[in-house]
Amino acid sequence: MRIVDICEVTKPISSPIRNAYIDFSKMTASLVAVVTDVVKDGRRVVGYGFNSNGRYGQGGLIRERFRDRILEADPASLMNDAGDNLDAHKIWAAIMQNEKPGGHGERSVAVGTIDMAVWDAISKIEEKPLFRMLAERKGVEANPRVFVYAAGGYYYPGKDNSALRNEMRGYLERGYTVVKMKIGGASIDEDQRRIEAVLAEIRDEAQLAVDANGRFDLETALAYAKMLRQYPLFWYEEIGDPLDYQLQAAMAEFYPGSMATGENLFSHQDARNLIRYGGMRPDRDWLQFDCALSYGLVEYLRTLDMLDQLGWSPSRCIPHGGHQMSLNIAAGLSLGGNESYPDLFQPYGGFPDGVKVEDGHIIMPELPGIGFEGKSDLIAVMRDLVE
Ligand SMILES: O=C([O-])CC(=O)C(=O)O
Ligand SMILES: [Mg+2]
Repeated sequence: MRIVDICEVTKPISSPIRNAYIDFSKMTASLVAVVTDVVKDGRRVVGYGFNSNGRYGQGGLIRERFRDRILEADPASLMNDAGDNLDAHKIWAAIMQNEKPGGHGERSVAVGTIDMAVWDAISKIEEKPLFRMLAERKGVEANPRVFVYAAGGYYYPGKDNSALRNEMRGYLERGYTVVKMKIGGASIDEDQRRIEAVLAEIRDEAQLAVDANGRFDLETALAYAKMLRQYPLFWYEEIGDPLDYQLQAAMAEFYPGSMATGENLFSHQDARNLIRYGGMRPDRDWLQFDCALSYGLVEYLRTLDMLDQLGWSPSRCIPHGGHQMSLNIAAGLSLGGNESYPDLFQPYGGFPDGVKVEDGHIIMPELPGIGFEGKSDLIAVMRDLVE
């Protein structure tokens, strides 16, 4: 059994939306296929992966550096001890040979994308849904019912508060109980009006989370905290620079509600620094590390171990990114839920066809692998790559 090829294509996922930091007019994502020589049901097993929105496609790194490290490794060195499947941890070690520690910029995105495809292939070879395989390996019970929230509320040319309200209404009609909107891309007064418009729309049918995308300095972060704390928000997200742990820690004194951050921390060491120095509170705050941007599930398992050692439950993790990979991790390893972008970044985000959000939760279908084969628009794009 061996990996015979790794293919990458960089695809546009552009849209006219804007958060407080970036617009998505030139956004791209890498789509990766890990092609094996295993045949199941008359079909070659191919694992697929892609990176989450927010970081760009990683074709250069994947094609020039990481692909060859896997293809040039002795195939036996990438197998599990039983010799009946690939081993994601050994493949990860092969990818990361001759890489210095630290500096987790774009490399972690390239590795995370390949790692997603590797886990997809492994769970297809085992003929199990990834979430079932993960739960079994850990010796825990999987829970196929996963909390999901609707992320949107972007700044958009010509979008007024009634369009924002309509957007949020649409999420409620689709079964969501938590919705998220962007802040920090307008004046504080305008953001307050946007927030009040959304709260008037959702009333007690849902809760609202707000996301500043790391925009604020301490002074602005505090001004927003004082404004926001009068509302019953689900969370106040990514307030300051993702690596400014002192700012994050200072916020705990001014903002009694829940805070969330971590989508731009790309290694278990960075995540550990957040826990050590960021003043995050395990009884109410949320961690959004996204394996697709941060060296994949092999690394995310290290992050979960670190959290456990430092007294954090996996149920405080609701990853960024809205992809089925994190849905599987949530269902298999008891995370608190997953992000979802009902109207954005298609066909990559979302759920297999026919999966409906009910009372803010979805039920994972029993599909082998990550479940991409159950999403017809996505698997069509994936199969175009190699099959
Ligand atoms: O707008 C973005 O970059 C995405 C984001 O922060 C999120 O989904 O939380
Ligand atoms: Mg965010």
